[in-house]
Parts: sequence; C-alpha cells; structure tokens
Amino acid sequence: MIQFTDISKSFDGRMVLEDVSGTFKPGDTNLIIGGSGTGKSVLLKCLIGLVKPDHGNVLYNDRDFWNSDEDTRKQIRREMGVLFQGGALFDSKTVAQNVRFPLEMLTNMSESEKDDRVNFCLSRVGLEQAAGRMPSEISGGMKKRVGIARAIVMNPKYLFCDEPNSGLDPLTSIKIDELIKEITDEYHITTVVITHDMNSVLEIGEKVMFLYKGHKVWEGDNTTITQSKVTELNEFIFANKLLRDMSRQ
Ligand SMILES: Nc1ncnc2c1ncn2[C@@H]1O[C@H](COP(=O)(O)OP(=O)(O)OP(=O)(O)O)[C@@H](O)[C@H]1O
Repeated sequence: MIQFTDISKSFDGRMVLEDVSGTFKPGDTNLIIGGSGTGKSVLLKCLIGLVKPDHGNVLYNDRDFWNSDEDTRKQIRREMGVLFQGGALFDSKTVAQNVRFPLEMLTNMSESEKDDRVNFCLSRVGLEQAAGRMPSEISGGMKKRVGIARAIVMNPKYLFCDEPNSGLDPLTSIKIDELIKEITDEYHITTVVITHDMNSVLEIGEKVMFLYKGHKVWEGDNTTITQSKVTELNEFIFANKLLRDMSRQ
C-alpha cells in the first residue's frame, strides 16, 4: 500500500502541487488524471523518489520514504517497477537484453535464472517471439510491452506507469491498459498510472484521482466520474466532443 499525505512542491517560488494526499492499495490500478501541467508527473516523481517534496510524507507499507535511511530507500526502490513515457528502451540492446538489464544491475541471479525470468516476463506480455529484435524493429505498442516486461522483471510490489498510451492508436492503447490491469490483479501489485486518456479512465478507472492546478479536486471511479459536479473535471471529461454528445443522449 502507498499512503501519501500533504505533498507540496514548488519550483522557483511557484507552487505546482499543494497538499495532495491519497492512498493506493495492492491489487488496484490507480489512475492520476488531469490536464497538461496540473502536476501529475511531479506527483509521480515525488512518489518514486526522483523529486523531494517540500513537505509531506510518502509511506510504502508504513515505511516513510523521504525520512528513511539510504538503505531503506534503496530497498523500497528495488520494490518499484517503472514504465516511463515512451518506453525508455536502450536502442543498442535487444528486447531480451532490455528486460534483463535490471536483473544484471540489481541481482545475483545465475545466468540461467535470469534467462528463465526474462523468458517468463516476455511471454507474459506476449513477446516471446521478439526477444532477439532491436527496439527500432518493433512497433510502438510492442515497445510499451517490452517496457512493461522490464518493469515487472524484478517482481515489483509497486508499478508506476507514466502515460502508457502516449503515441498509441486507441485499440493498442486499450490492449496496453488491459495488460497493466491484468498484471496488477494477477500479482497483487499497487499500480499507479498517469494518463489524460479518457478511454483509459472508462476502461480501467476503478480508482481515479483528478488533479487541477496542483490540487486534488476529485476522487472516485469510472462509474461515477461522468456524474461529478466538479466543473473542472467536467470540462476535462467533456473536452472530448464525442463524450459530450453521448452524455446529452
Ligand atoms: N523541474 C522543474 N522545474 C521547474 N518547473 C517544473 C519542473 N518540473 C515540472 N515543473 C512545472 O510543474 C508544473 C506541473 O508539471 P507536470 O509535468 O507535473 O505536469 P503534468 O500534469 O504531468 O503535465 P503533462 O500532462 O503535460 O505531462 C508545470 O507547470 C511544469 O512546468
């Protein structure tokens, strides 16, 4: 479980996050949504330890990340898998080498144990046939799958996905969303997904947090989101004309 309380952050005197709190539970796919520049990525960075909040706490199963010693922080980091925007694959490594990379860096596993784990993760995301290919030889959707395989290779307790659908067509996006949700259920991971894709919200948004100008202004799920009375949220949802037309029918 991840519990964060009163996270605030400013840059050069400009507040970009103010007193944001929340709880993310194991087995849940938690979406953080909001328009551009509302602080989603800064919040994610405060959670995963890339940006230190000005104040506030982030607890990982009761371990206070920002007030822990370096060893505890290292341990918590090892329990995180991160799917970066764009996949962030190494261009000069094959698909299998990309997935294997965290095992090389962070474990003492034998070569055959690493082989087994890489093969398992690649088959879990449906890419066993692509193991020897280079990132330049595979599609955008496949790159995301490689990113997911690499993010889960260390068997994480916490999975963070920053805009997993960026650059993908709607059908491929849904498949990636479903894969993230399936993996979250299957391995009982606490998953956090940043998105501004309303399709994702409707498909996998069992837990949704909406940020507006650095504040959390709504929290709920995909069954109630379209009935919210929060003006900023409605503007965000119904910026999509199709949804606006559907809501009038
Ligand atoms: N390192 C930084 N230094 C200064 N300002 C920053 C820094 N990182 C983020 N910001 C600012 O913080 C605000 C929130 O940025 P953030 O990247 O969190 O937005 P976002 O909601 O993720 O947007 P998008 O959907 O466009 O990625 C923006 O105004 C951004 O310019």
